Amino acid sequence: MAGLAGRFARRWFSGLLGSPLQVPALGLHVRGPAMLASQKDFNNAVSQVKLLKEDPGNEVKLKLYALYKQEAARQNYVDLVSRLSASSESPSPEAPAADRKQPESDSLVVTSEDGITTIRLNRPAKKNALTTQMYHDIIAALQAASKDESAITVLTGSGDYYCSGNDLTNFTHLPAGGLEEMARSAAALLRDFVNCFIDFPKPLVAVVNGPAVGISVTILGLFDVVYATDRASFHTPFSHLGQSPEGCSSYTFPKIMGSSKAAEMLLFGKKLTAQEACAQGLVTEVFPDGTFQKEVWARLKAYSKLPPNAMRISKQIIRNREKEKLHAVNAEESSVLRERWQSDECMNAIASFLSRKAKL
Ligand SMILES: CCCCC/C=C/CC(=O)SCCNC(=O)CCNC(=O)[C@H](O)C(C)(C)COP(=O)(O)OP(=O)(O)OC[C@H]1O[C@@H](n2cnc3c(N)ncnc32)[C@H](O)[C@@H]1OP(=O)(O)O
Repeated sequence: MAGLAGRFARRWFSGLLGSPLQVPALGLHVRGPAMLASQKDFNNAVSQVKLLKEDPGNEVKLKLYALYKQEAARQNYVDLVSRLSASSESPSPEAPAADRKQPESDSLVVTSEDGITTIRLNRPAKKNALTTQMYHDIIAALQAASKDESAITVLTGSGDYYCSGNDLTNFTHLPAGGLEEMARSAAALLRDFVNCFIDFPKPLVAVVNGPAVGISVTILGLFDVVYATDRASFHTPFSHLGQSPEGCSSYTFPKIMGSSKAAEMLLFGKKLTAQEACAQGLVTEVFPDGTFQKEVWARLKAYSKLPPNAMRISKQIIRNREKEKLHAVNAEESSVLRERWQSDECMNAIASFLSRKAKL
């Protein structure tokens, strides 16, 4: 058993931290408890960690990753400052770097126009992966949209992706209560997040502008209409990640596409093209990428002029009898995931992605 644990620890750490060549050449001091440690000390620690015979446990591994990321963040900071210095030899005093408009300052942008409230995921450099803050912000945006003047609410993404699902680095932000506490609070947040979609009272439309992964796919079963570009794909790689379905997909997907097609997606992670997703009823209509935005928004603007109360009431009639069931499914999925997030299967998959060795 100890041998197995040792092999596991070595594989995990070499996956996480890579060979010494992959460790960022920081030329900086390590932060936190090792404030005075040099780059050499850091490299030594990296080597030592790979020689550990015992698996130190998932919680310690996540802490190590988080500390490692802080070093990477410092390097990014240094790189950015040196790029800024190179591009502007003497920055003007009126425009200090911190005050300049950042192209990606907001991860979520909410606008209301022409009777449509649009919630736009706006982290294109990270394929619109959902940070913990974004879950909270989406909940707040949906709550506000349910009460505003608009007739229709739209969720879409900036850039080439719709959304790459949960930001896998969320798992590295361990609270004082450790992994167990992290899993507990993530499950509670997930439940609140999905509940907002279940209860949303107005027509809810997904404008899927590119590939969609994970939770951004599963919640589509809770939307009223899903329009997709022909560049979109739909991927739920839960088994690959040691996880299990959420967003009520364990109930909505079999209902929408039949149990065996749902199983291919949710158990085996089969990725669907936009056309396949449309044929299976997950997507309402597919548009050529070149005319996607123009066609979809023209259509939505026309729909938004329909009597809003009639649309609300029709949605209620269609959805209300399912609500109780959906809430129960959401509660069960969240509680199963709470356990999954503490499993070795899940930790290994996340470590693998974070060490840049695994992508979908
Ligand atoms: C409250 C908690 C609720 C939790 C609910 C649970 C939900 C479950 C899920 O959503 S499971 C799905 C999780 N998502 C993934 O596994 C996707 C992981 N990402 C990838 O496999 C790839 O990034 C890709 C296929 C989406 C895109 O590949 P591509 O080669 O085109 O681009 P890059 O990999 O270079 O990505 C650009 C940068 O974006 C970062 N990134 C992308 N997705 C994520 C993500 N999900 N989490 C964290 N980071 C992500 C990627 O690391 C690159 O960053 P870098 O430029 O700093 O290297």
